Amino acid sequence: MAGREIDVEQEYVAALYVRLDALREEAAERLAGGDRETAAVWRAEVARLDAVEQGLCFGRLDTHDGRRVHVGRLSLFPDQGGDPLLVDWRAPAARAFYTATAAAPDGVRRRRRITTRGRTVVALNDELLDLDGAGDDGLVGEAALLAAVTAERTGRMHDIVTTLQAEQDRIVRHGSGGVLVVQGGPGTGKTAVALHRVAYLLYTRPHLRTRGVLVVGPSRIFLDYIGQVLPGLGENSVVTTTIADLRPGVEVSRVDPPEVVAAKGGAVMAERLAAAVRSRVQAPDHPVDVEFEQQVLRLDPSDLARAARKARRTGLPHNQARLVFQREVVDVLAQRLAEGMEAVVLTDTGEAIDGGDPDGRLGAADLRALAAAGFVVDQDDPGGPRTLLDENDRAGLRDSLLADAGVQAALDELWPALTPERVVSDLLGERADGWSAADVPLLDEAAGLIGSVDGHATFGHVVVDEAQELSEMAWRMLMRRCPSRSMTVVGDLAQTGSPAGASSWDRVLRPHVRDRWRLAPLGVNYRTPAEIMAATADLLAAHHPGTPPPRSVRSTGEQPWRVGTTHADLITTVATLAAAHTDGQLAIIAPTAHIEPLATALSTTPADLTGPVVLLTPDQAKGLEFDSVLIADPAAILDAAPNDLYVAMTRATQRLGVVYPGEPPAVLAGLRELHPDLIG
Ligand SMILES: Nc1ncnc2c1ncn2[C@@H]1O[C@H](COP(=O)(O)OP(=O)(O)OP(=O)(O)O)[C@@H](O)[C@H]1O
Repeated sequence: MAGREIDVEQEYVAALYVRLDALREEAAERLAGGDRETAAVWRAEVARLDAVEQGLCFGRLDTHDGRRVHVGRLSLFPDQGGDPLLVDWRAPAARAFYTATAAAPDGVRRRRRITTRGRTVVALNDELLDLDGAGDDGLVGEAALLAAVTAERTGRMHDIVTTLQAEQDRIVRHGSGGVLVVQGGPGTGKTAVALHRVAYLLYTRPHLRTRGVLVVGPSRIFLDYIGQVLPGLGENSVVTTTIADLRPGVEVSRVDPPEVVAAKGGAVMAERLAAAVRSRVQAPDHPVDVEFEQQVLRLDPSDLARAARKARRTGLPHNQARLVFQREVVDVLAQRLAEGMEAVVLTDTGEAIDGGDPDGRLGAADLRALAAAGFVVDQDDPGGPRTLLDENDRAGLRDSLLADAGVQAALDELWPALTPERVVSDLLGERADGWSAADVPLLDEAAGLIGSVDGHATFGHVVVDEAQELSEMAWRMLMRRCPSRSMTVVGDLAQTGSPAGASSWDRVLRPHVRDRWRLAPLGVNYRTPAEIMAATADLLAAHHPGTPPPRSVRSTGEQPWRVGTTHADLITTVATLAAAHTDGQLAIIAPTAHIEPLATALSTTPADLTGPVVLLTPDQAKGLEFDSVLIADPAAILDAAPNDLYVAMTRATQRLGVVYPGEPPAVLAGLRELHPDLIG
């Protein structure tokens, strides 16, 4: 590339930074000088402008009609207005940067990739679409792509805005209505695509900023791993969480065995919880006596049944319907009380007033007694006072009844106020010495049934990553948070590890959206080299016959290997291999039982992504990637969940080794065997 071209581009890029700095200064001034109301807006603007500092401009399109469009992380306009100096990658004018090929150039003559370090242009890479040919594999900007996918990993995911591929771009820009399911094998960019889609939707549908976007990931480690991507794309307003953390105030401190996870995850639990809540309402077949101010008021079964029916008919959740039930019962009690009062007011000769003469009129003594008891009787009423209490009196009575501890206790007995915790622990019959992750959707379901609104924020769009892991109960929990059912669901059914996870997208989604979901497949693996994917072929064929593995975008020439050891020597063998490792970040993926001894042997903290050697269970490794991966005891992983071994094997961008005690699992027999003597 001619040096002069770089100089021209450098000049242009420098001017973009001048404009960016001016905008930043202005935003900072407004933030400093503004009132509290506008402060949040300007603070967000400062953050947005700061986020685009690295790689502000990364591309240029030259069109056949002589236009030049610089593409970058946001749009910049000249001070005085006019054509944009820089077009946001999400804007329609930038789209051809991702989709134009020699076969379908879309008016583009040249696509230029601009690589910058800090504010300096360090390289240009041009594709002439009328000359180059797009390559048989349809990859866009192959050189830049390969440089990106072979780069050493840092333990944090980065955005792929400069090298997003056409099949990925289509998903990023897909309309937001309904549920979009992105199904693809390991390393096909599902996570990356989902996050870029969030940025795209927030850009094109600003109302989502107020309605909110929720991103659900499989673990806190994973959320940490992807945590920089959206801020790097200028989006700071997205809520990220795991299913276990989605209900505030619930601390997960227990791990359930697999069969319990499976049982708790089934949709039948929703019915059981609903039945449990319903059963808390008593329907006695005998009269219930309620004491109020030393009087006994009787409630007949039919009174109670009628009140319960009325309350249920409202369709309100348990705790709200309870208020309706109470009102109905208190009405009955007030009636009884009024009847009682009419019967117990005494005349001044000590006789009880019982409603007066047969013709319904009260005598003078009766009227005096009533006045003394506080009842105002209209003596001019020709019909006489058939009802002694007016509406105000009755309302007063109802209030006194409701405020009475004895009455409340009786009402609570009949229709108790419930908490989600109480409902779930009663149903599970477990001592509540802590909750497991599988309990969280149950608590949330119970909260919905009883109408407890704590922690029930809703969102305009929900993204679910590693969505194959979600149980039916977890889906119900998510759907409650997404009334619009606008969702991006990304996952791989061949990677399902949870015993309560999905084996069919249709089965998990249909109950909630019927056929309002679309499948968007991804088929190219950008992470795992061909050699490693070939090593997973037997495993994939054994457990998912007919599922094609994703096509690797590159090969490294490095064959995965296996090495045998004994159970007694497993930990030291792994530690020795780890110590000898020098190429980039190494992940050791081992079953839970080996984590502690390995952490001691390697002097490392489990699940810490920042070190050169990262120690993880297969579950924790979900969604992550490393330069090298060493799997310890694959048979144990396979035993627990065959898909977990597939997940573990597909985490490496460069090298894979397997250490097995005893015999190697049959599905790994084809791996090149490393002689134990080769180990230090
Ligand atoms: N277009 C692209 N340009 C550069 N890198 C890419 C591209 N697409 C994907 N990658 C890289 O490939 C790797 C895998 O992507 P990602 O983690 O999104 O895959 P995934 O489908 O979610 O994988 P898994 O199912 O195994 O978790 C990441 O490092 C990502 O940055």
